[in-house]
Amino acid sequence: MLRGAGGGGGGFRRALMAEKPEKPVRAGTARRVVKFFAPYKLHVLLVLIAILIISVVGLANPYLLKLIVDDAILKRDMDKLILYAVLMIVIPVVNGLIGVWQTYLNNLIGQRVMRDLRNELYRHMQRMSLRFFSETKTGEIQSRLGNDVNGIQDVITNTASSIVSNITTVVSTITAMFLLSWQLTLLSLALLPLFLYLTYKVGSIRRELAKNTQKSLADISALIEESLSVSGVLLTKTFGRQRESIDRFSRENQRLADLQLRQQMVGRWFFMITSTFFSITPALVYYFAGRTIIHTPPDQVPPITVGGIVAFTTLQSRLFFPLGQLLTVQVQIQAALALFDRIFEYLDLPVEITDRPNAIELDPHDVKGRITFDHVYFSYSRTGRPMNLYDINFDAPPGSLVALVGPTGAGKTTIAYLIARLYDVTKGRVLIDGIDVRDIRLASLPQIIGMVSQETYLFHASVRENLLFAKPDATEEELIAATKAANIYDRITELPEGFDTIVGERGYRFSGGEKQRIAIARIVLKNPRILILDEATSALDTRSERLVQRALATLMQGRTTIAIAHRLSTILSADQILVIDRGRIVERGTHSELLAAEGLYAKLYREQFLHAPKDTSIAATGS
Ligand SMILES: Nc1ncnc2c1ncn2[C@@H]1O[C@H](COP(=O)(O)OP(=O)(O)OP(=O)(O)O)[C@@H](O)[C@H]1O
Repeated sequence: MLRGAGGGGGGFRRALMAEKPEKPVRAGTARRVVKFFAPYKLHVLLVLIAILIISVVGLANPYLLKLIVDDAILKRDMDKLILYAVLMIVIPVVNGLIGVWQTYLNNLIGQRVMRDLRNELYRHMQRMSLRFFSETKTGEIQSRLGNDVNGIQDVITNTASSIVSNITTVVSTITAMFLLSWQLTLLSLALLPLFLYLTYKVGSIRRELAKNTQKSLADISALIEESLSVSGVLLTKTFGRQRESIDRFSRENQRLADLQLRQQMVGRWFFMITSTFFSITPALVYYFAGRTIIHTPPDQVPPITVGGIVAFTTLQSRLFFPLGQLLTVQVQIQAALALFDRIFEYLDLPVEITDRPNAIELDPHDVKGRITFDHVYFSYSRTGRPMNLYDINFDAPPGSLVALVGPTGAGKTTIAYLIARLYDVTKGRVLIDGIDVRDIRLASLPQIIGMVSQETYLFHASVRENLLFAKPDATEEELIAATKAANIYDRITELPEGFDTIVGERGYRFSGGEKQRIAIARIVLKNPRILILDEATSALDTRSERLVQRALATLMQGRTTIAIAHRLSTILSADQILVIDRGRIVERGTHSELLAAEGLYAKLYREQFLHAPKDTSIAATGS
C-alpha cells in the first residue's frame, strides 16, 4: 500500500528527540542569527539611534528640574518657569513619539525576520525526503514552523532592544550623575552592589519556583489525563484504587498550591526590596547633600544646589529598573539563542535525495518509459538491516503492464517508491530508459511518472484547482477531456458550481470512487509515460468500481504501468506478474503460467483474487 507516513524509529526522529530544553546552544548560532538580520541593517541602525535618542533625551527632565528650582523658583523668574514647565511637557511627548516609531521598527524587523525564517524552513521541508516525513510526527513539524518561530517574536522585538536600551540608559544616567556631583554618585553607587545582589538572588528564586510550578502543573494534567480517561477509570475502578488516586492527586495539588503561594510571596518581597532602595538612597543623598549645603558658609557657593539634589535623586531613580533587568541578560540571551538553535537544527537537517552534479533533464516527450530493476537491494534503515528488498530484477518494456502481487508487507509499495525516487536504493540500480534514476534531474521525474495511490488526497480548493495541480496551464478543453476520460465529467457538471465546487476536508465530500476518478483525471492531464498504480483494497460499490476500472483502463493505455494489483482485471491483463514475498521476487510470469506452477501465486489467487466481485472484474476485463 502506498502510504504517506509509516512507523520506523529512524535517524531524524532520534536526532530531534535527543534534545533537551537545557541543551547547550551550538557554536555559531549567534552568528547565524545575525545573518538573518543582515537584510535589515538599516532598520536595526535606526532602532539603535532611536534608543540612543530616547535615553539621552530622557536625561533632559531631571536637568530641567534642576533649572526650574535653581534658576526659576529660587530666582523668582516667571518667564523661565513657564519655559521650563512647557519644555517638561514637550520633551516627554517627543520622546514618546520616538518610542512609538522605535516600537514600529522593532516589530517590522521582527516580523520580517520571522517571515524569512518560516519561508526558509518551509522551503527546506519541501526538499526533505519521504523518509523524514514518515519518521517525524506531523505535529512536530507544525510546531517548529509555527510555535518556535512565533516564540522568537518576543526575543526579536523586545529582548534585543531592551538590552540596548537598558545599557544606554544606565550609561547615560551614571554620566549625568557624575556631572552633577561625583561625590553623591559614588555614594549612590556604593549601595548598588547590595541592591543588585538582592535582586539577583530574588530573581533566581523566582525562576526556580516558576520552573517547579510549571512542572507541577504538567504533572497534574498528566495525572488527570492518565486517571480520568476511560481506560484509566476502568483500571482504577476494577482494581479498587480510587483512594490511592485521590491521595496522589491531593498531594500534587497541595504542592502546586504551596508553590504558587511562595511564588506570589517572593514577588512581594522583591517589590519590598526595590521600594526600600527607592527610599533609602534618596534619603541618604538628601541627608549628605543637605548637610553640605547647611555647613557651607553663607558667603560661599555650596558644591551642589537644591535643584541639583532634586535632579540627582530623579536621575538615580532611573537607574534601578534597567540595572535589575540587565541582571537577567544572560538568561534572556541564552533562552533566545536556544530557540533559534531549535529552528536552525531543522534547517540543518540533511537533504537526503538531491540532484547529482551531472543529473540530466529528460524531455517527457522523448521518454519511452522502459523501467528496469537491476539487482536492487533496499533497506529503510540506514544501517542496512533489516533489508526490505533483496536482489530485485525485472524489466518492464515501454507500454507494458507489470502487476505486483504478494502478501501484505512483502515490499510492493517499496518497489513503487524506488521508481519515483522517493527513496534511493541501498544497492543496485533502478533505470528509466536505461538511465539510473539518480542521474535524472529530480524535477524531471514527476513529469515522467504519475502515481495513483489508494488514498486520494484532494486539497481544500475547487475541483478545477485540484486538477490544475497536475498541469497548471491546462485549457478548459483539456480539463473536460481528462475528466471525461476518467468518467467523472458528468458528476462534476451535476454539482451546483461545477468545476468551481470546493472540495476537501471542509468542502464538498466526494465518495471514495469519485475521489479516485478525480485522481485519475489529474494523471490523465499530467500525461506521464510511466504510471504507478496502487489499487484500492477497500471495496467500492459495483457501479463505482466499474467506473473506476474503466477510467483506469483508459489511463493505462500507452503507458508503462507498475500496478500494485488488487483487481482480478489488472492481473489478468498484466504482461508480467511479479510475485513478491518478504522482499524477494519469488515467482514471475503470466497469469496462466503462474497458475500452472501451483506456487504462492496460485494460493494468493484462490484466496484473494478469485473472490473479487465477479461482475466488476469481468466488466473491467472486457472494457
Ligand atoms: N518507512 C518505513 N520504515 C521502515 N520500514 C518500513 C517503512 N515502510 C515500510 N516498511 C517495511 O518494509 C516492508 C515492505 O513494506 P511495503 O509497504 O513495501 O509492503 P507492501 O507489500 O506494499 O505491503 P501492503 O500490501 O500491506 O501495502 C514491510 O516489512 C514494512 O514494515
